[in-house]
This record gives sequence, structure tokens and C-alpha cells, in this order.
Amino acid sequence: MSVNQKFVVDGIDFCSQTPNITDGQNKLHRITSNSDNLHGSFVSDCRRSSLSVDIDTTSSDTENGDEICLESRLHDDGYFDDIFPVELELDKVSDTSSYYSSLEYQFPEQSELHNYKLLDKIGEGAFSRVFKAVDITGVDQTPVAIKVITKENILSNEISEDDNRIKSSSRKQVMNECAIHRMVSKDNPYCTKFIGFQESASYYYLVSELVTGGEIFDKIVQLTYFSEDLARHVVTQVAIAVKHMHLMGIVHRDIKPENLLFEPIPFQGHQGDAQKEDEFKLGVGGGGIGLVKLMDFGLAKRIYDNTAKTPCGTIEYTSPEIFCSKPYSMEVDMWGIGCVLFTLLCGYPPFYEKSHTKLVKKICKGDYEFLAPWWDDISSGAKNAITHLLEVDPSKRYDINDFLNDPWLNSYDCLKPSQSETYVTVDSILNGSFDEATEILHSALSYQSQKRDDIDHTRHGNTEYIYMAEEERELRGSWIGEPKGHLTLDITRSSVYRRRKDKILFW
Ligand SMILES: Nc1ncnc2c1ncn2[C@@H]1O[C@H](COP(=O)(O)OP(=O)(O)OP(=O)(O)O)[C@@H](O)[C@H]1O
Repeated sequence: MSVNQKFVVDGIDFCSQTPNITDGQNKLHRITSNSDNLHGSFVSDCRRSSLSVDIDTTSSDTENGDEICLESRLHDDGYFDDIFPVELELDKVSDTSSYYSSLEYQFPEQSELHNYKLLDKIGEGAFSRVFKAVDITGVDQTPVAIKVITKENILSNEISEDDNRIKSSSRKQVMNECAIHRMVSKDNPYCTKFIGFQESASYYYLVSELVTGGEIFDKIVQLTYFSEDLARHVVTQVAIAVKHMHLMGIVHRDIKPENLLFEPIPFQGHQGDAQKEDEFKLGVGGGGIGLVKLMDFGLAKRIYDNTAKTPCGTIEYTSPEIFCSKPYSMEVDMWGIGCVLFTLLCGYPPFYEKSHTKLVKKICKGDYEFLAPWWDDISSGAKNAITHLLEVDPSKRYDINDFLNDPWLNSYDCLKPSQSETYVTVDSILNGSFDEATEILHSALSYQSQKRDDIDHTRHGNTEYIYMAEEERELRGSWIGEPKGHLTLDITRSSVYRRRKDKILFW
């Protein structure tokens, strides 16, 4: 694992400030070069055999934002090396005299920030950098997350309307993000809590609760796919967050695994094999995932007349009605939940195409498949829920209440009719306060879990088969094995970079 890894492209030295490519899966990396007018970022994505580098050439004789594609061999241990250019048009860049010092760029955001000390960079978005920070006024020492949006970036990213995109973050948008974030996270543990806002000459600072587990996206990369129990655990919490937003007349518009954070819980079992999901504990979680929180309200919008027309979101998770420029409403979030649930269960998104046009066509037709062998062992109940969520016609698509009442989502509650007195619908939970709701949900789920003594565990070789009660068998198929490890997904189909880069941004 090298520090300040350097690589050479066409005679120009590049230096990655966040060089740990193996650990930095699917992350944007800022790169500097030995040229004053050449810097940019790249995404390392260990699931692909190529890297994309976005080079920002700031000299007067070159155009901003030239894209350069680099390819690299991917080693078994996840390392990239031998990065070499595929398309390179750097001939115009002449000044290679000064070398960027990476230290020079360590947290310049600190200089205009009051009351907080930036400790580490924990994330990066298309227009922001996110830091772990601590309040230095001594009021509360609990670390927080601070999303820093550079005003200069916003200006340089402004794109004309006839280019079909506009800048993502005008001041109005930042204010909108803060207002909505504050509103939806009040008394709601399933959205990251909003703490405060600062504005300086160069930056906007959005302070929120620090969620320490990371993105659900990275967990999918780590575990390849989730068990149905774990997927249900995650998606139920997302659904509660979305229900809360929809009740307030707010649509999130960017639901995707990258925008789901989690609080970690200790990994149980499978000692020494952290790449496998451990035993799932009802009401607690599994695979190291406890409480799940929806974040990034940058595209969220209040819908007063029940319809919006502005295209937005992250292409692979965007619903057909948005592409068709039809008025849309809360249903777009349901499509997003469907894409997330699909991705959790098999490890790849329902719609993926390198060509943007083909991708949009597939989405508009709802052209996805439960491909063998990845979907062979997944229950018909889960597939049924996905089918209702990925319904092209928004009027026929599950709304949030339909989904919260879906039999698969409530599978544990459906175990035995005699347990109906412990049946707690998520809907009924929402009538109480959220703190109380979480407690009720968790205790109800644990109760159900203790009641599952009718489940028979049988071991054949290394595979444990679980025999279930009659009622659940109908829902989930008669045998559920744990054939983890023998399926290898074609993970080259996913690309966070494209998703982030192709995001259609409109207000
Ligand atoms: N409260 C938080 N706690 C922990 N990590 C966070 C928090 N907020 C953001 N992050 C990390 O920072 C990353 C970027 O944050 P965010 O998505 O809000 O930025 P963005 O500029 O809106 O990104 P995008 O490119 O998706 O528009 C997240 O994916 C996450 O990994």
C-alpha cells in the first residue's frame, strides 16, 4: 500500500493524494500533476478493470473538463498498476514546471470555518468534500460530519440550460438542502440528523450527525450481495425514512445505496472471513450493519401540487416518468427503493448499460431480469415486491404504504397467524414518535426471532440449509441455502463514476 502513489501518463507525473486505491473502492480521488494547469480527480473502482480520470485543464489554451480515460490492470489483490492512457490529448499542456504539493491542499476548507476542527476527509461528492470534525467550543465533543461545498466549484460547474443540465448547487439549492434536511431529520433516526450551517466567502458548510459505518454501497461491494433478512432490515428502515418524508410532502429523488449510511454493529461469526455476511440478528442487523440512515437531501424537493417536472437523480436509479418528462411525484422514490432492493439482493443494479441512450430505453421499458443463477435462490416474495416497485406505470407502482404492508417486507410478522398479537406494522409505528417507534420495532422483531424455534437447521458439508415453517415456505420457497462464495458476479457492470458523472441535475 503506497503513500502518495505516483503514476506517469504520457510523460506527466501524477500524484494521488488519496492513493490507497484498494481501500478507496469506488471513491473519487483528487489528483495533482507536475503541471500547474493540470489537475483533476479519478475514481478507483476495484470491481472494474479500468479507471476514468477527469482532468481539469485550466490553462487558457485548453478547454475545461477534458476527459481522459486511463486503463489499468487489476490484480487479484485489488491493486491497480501500469496505468496507461487510452485516449489522451494533453499535447496542448505545456507548463510542467511546478509540482503540486499535496500537503498544501490539506483541508484549505479549515481556514474559514468557525467552531469546528476538521479531522479527516471521509467522503467526496461531485461538488463537495465531507469531513469528520469536532466542535472546539467544548460544548459537545461528539464528532460530526461537515459537508463543504466550494462556491468556486459551483460557479465553474455552471452549465448552460441548453446543454440540458445546470449547476447542481446554487445558493438557493444549498439553502433548500439545509431546510429540507433539518425538517426531515427532526425526531427521525432514519435520516442523518441536521446540526447546523455556516457560510463563508469561499464555502458552504453543512454540519450533520456523523454516521460511522459508511455507505451501504461499500457493504454491497464487501459482501457481494445481502441475504434476504439483511436486505429487508436495510430497506425497511429506508422505507420508514421515505414514509416520513412523503408524509411531509417531500420527495427525496436520489435514493441509491451510496446515499444510505449505517451505524456499525459488531461482526459475529465467520471468524476471519469478513467478506461473508455473518449471522443475521432480527431487530439488530447483520453483516456489521445496524441502524440505517438516509442522507443527501441535495435533490429533495417539496411537492405542493403533487407533481414536479424537473428531471433529476442518478441515472441508473431514475424512474421512467422522469425520462419521459412527465410530471412525477413521490412514486420516483418508490422506483429508487426498488432499484436499491434489487441491488442489495443480487449485488448489481437492475438497469445498467454503458450507453446512456440504451440505459434510458431499458429503464423506460422496465427492461430488467431476475437473471440466473443470482436470482435462483431468492424468494418469490422478494421478487414480487421488486416487481411492484419497478412498475413502469407510476399509478400502478407500489406507494410507500403498499410497500410497508408488503408480505415479504413483513415476512417475520407473517410467520404464524397465532403471533398476530405481536404484529406491528411499520405504518402503525409511524403514528408514534420515532424514538418510541424504533424501540417498538426492535423489541417486536426480537420477539419474533425468539419465536422461530420451529426452524430446523440442517448441515450438508459446508452448506447450512434452513427448513422453515409452512407459512414462510410459501413465501420464501421450501429451502434456503447459503451458497455464498460459489457465485461470482460480473461486477464490471457497475460503475459509480458513471452514475455520479451522468447525474442529471436540474432545479
Ligand atoms: N453524515 C455523514 N456521516 C458519514 N459520512 C458522510 C456523511 N455525509 C456524507 N458522508 C460521506 O460523504 C459522501 C459524499 O456526501 P454527499 O453524497 O452528501 O455529497 P454530494 O456532493 O451530495 O455527493 P453526490 O456526488 O452524490 O452528489 C457520502 O457518500 C458519504 O460517504
